[in-house]
Amino acid sequence: MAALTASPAAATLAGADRTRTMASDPHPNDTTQRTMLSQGPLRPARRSACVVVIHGEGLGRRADIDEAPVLVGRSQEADLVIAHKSVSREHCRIWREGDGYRILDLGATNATRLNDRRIDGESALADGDQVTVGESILKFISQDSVEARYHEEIYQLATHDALTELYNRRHFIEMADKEIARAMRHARPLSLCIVDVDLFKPVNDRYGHISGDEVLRQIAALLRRHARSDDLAARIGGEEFALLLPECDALAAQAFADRLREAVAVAPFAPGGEPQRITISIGVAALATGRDARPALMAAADAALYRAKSEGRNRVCVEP
Ligand SMILES: Nc1nc2c(ncn2[C@@H]2O[C@H](COP(=O)(O)OP(=O)(O)OP(=O)(O)O)[C@@H](O)[C@H]2O)c(=O)[nH]1
Repeated sequence: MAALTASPAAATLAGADRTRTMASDPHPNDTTQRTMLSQGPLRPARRSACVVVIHGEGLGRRADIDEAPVLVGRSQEADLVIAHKSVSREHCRIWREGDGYRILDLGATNATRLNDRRIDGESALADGDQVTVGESILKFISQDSVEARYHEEIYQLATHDALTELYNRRHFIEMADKEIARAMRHARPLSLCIVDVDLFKPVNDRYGHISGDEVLRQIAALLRRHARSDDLAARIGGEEFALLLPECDALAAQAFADRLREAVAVAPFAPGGEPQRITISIGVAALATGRDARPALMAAADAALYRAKSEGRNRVCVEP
């Protein structure tokens, strides 16, 4: 639903408090209930400059240009990854300098082009400039604007699951590939948890899909509450979630998963208004020799999840 725009005179309250009597009412004897306009859904914070892929591989992907320079390239370690053969591993760099922004071609095989002209080394960037990187085109947006918000909303839609607002599977896979590459390069620990709701079909069958959806939303909220800011939480299937935990070895991941399992087991679910115990099973796997890429890591966590299910559910199993 579109957010309501409050007039300057209308006070605003959080969404849950739409109707209440004003505490600082200038007419204390007036008992009229006044409707307070909510701020509507949370808006993304004001953005700094960013580059958005507007054509070709990586369409919709965005990188903000804050303090750190942004590396654009095919490498999984780039800040804006464009996984296409026409793009060099390290293609170009964009950064803020004083009040302006600059771009540098990093000797890419297909030289970076700015508004269809080859960049001669380094160049200044202006709002709306188009940067051609291999066969993809990026747009530079220098400030908060309607267009920047449009791209932000498109990006949210493309990367998040509508039901739970966690990352969706596609985005999780992209981010996980990057995180795993980084962890391997720096020899850092990293673990993956795959979470599956136990006996969810009977919940749907008994209370209906809408109540089932509410249960999924509640579980997603618990995942979010337990995850650290660096963790990646996603809904990767109907009643399946994934959590990627950087800087976390198998032992720490197991402890984390067990806390999450317990939190779900004691949470007050009430599908169809009827109190119901819901549990989850979790498979955990850590990066290891021979398990150094995302498909192998996911397969290992899946195998552990399968064991957790077959050993009776509501448990955490770790793949050795
Ligand atoms: N409400 C709702 N249900 C979903 C959604 N996606 C998948 N499901 C349901 O999730 C259920 C998964 O059931 P199963 O795969 O048989 O597994 P289960 O009953 O959870 O049993 P175990 O996994 O073996 O513990 C099915 O009933 C699906 O219809 C969704 O988005 N919303």
